[in-house]
Amino acid sequence: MKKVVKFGGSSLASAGQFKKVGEIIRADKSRRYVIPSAPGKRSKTDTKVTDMLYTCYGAAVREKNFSELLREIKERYEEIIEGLGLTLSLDEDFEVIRKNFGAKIGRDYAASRGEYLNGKVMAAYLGFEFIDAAEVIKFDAEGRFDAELTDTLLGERLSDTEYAVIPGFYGGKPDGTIATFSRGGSDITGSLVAKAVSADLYENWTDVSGFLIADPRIVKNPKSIETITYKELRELSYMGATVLHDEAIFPVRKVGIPINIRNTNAPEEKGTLIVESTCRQPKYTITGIAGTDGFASVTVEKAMMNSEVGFCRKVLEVFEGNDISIEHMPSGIDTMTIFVNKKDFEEKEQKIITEIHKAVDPDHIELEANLALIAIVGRGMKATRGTAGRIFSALAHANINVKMIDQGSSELNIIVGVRHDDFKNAIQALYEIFVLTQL
Ligand SMILES: Nc1ncnc2c1ncn2[C@@H]1O[C@H](COP(=O)(O)OP(=O)(O)O)[C@@H](O)[C@H]1O
Ligand SMILES: N[C@@H](CC(=O)OP(=O)(O)O)C(=O)O
Repeated sequence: MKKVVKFGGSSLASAGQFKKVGEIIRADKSRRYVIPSAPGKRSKTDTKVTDMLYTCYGAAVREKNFSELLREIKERYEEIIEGLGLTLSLDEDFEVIRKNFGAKIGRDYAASRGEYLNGKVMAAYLGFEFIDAAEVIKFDAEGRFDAELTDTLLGERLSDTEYAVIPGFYGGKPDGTIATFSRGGSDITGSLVAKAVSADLYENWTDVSGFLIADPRIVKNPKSIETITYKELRELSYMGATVLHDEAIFPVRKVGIPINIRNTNAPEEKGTLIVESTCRQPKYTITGIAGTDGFASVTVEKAMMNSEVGFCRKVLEVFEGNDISIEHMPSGIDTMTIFVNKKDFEEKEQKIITEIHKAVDPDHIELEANLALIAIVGRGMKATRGTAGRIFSALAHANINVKMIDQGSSELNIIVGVRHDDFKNAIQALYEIFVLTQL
């Protein structure tokens, strides 16, 4: 039995948290490969070490004095080392970091030091071998992740290493410089290691008892999900359920390794098991609800649009030509609506409108900003009638205007668009109808 265990920043924010992690790892000999994140927040108002590093490096780039900021980061680690009673010194590492920041060697390098240093502390604490992720997680010269090379290198390096710590979030480029995944990317490292060593299980330890039906920052004490499929999880993570990075699913999914989301602060709980497929029906019609804010919509209207061959393609080409990716595209008889990320769209807005006019000569174009999309996801929806009706009724009762509704062809999800101001109330209302009252 071989398990890969990833611990998020919240699980490693202090010496006290490290001790809980140590107990978890020592309780099961098959927990052989450990992927730590950088220390996270110790309290709601605290700052993650990764964010401290970005700020510190920002000062270095602006030629400001960054010694004080770097000292604060060093103190975070020293507090942990002292609390664990280790004799480890990071003086030399911090000297190298100070020099490299002064030489402005890169923002990714800066951010990666959070995981690098935490990996060293973790290896010393557990007595495991430390493997620098730069040696085994590989990016190409343009900074694109190289899956094949990584899989080979990880497989080779770990084949004769029984117990190791491999820091998450970053890897190396061919010229020896560092690249990182996007934020939350330690989840991806864990998944890559699990695939490379053909693990039996990938445990992802965080500060919640598994994947919850809704975001706990919006819904009070949401129930947790026992079993969820990769497909459902992908929909929920993509739509903003941040427990697991949405790209972390692919490597393990390919080879059918289940992921278990567990709570470092409540290790006795079973958490959520993420599997390829399951006969277990979810307790409720829906498996989960997730949403993201910050969308804009572009509605293009033209009479008889449906009979105009190539209409949609021409509109979409305008977005493609402006390098804007499309999130959703519900359509009517004489209208099509394109949902885009507001931030990306804003600066190119007028250019895109002019180009759509040129491309298809519409009767009217309407823009709407400050929209949120909410995904209601569940494998159980296929076998249940009236789900869309219940969604409408819940939102109508909560006085929320539905701007858009889009049912995925797999019948796995329904996406609704609402105004930014209604976002949280909508999630609450959906949770109530599907989970609390089950009306
Ligand atoms: N559906 C959900 N279920 C559980 N947690 C969620 C959900 N949606 C959002 N979250 C948030 O995700 C957090 C865990 O992810 P993250 O902050 O990346 O943890 P870590 O530091 O352990 O990697 C939780 O504390 C919770 O606030
Ligand atoms: N430390 C990085 C990578 C990461 O995965 O962190 P966490 O596991 O705390 O989400 C970040 O803050 O983005």
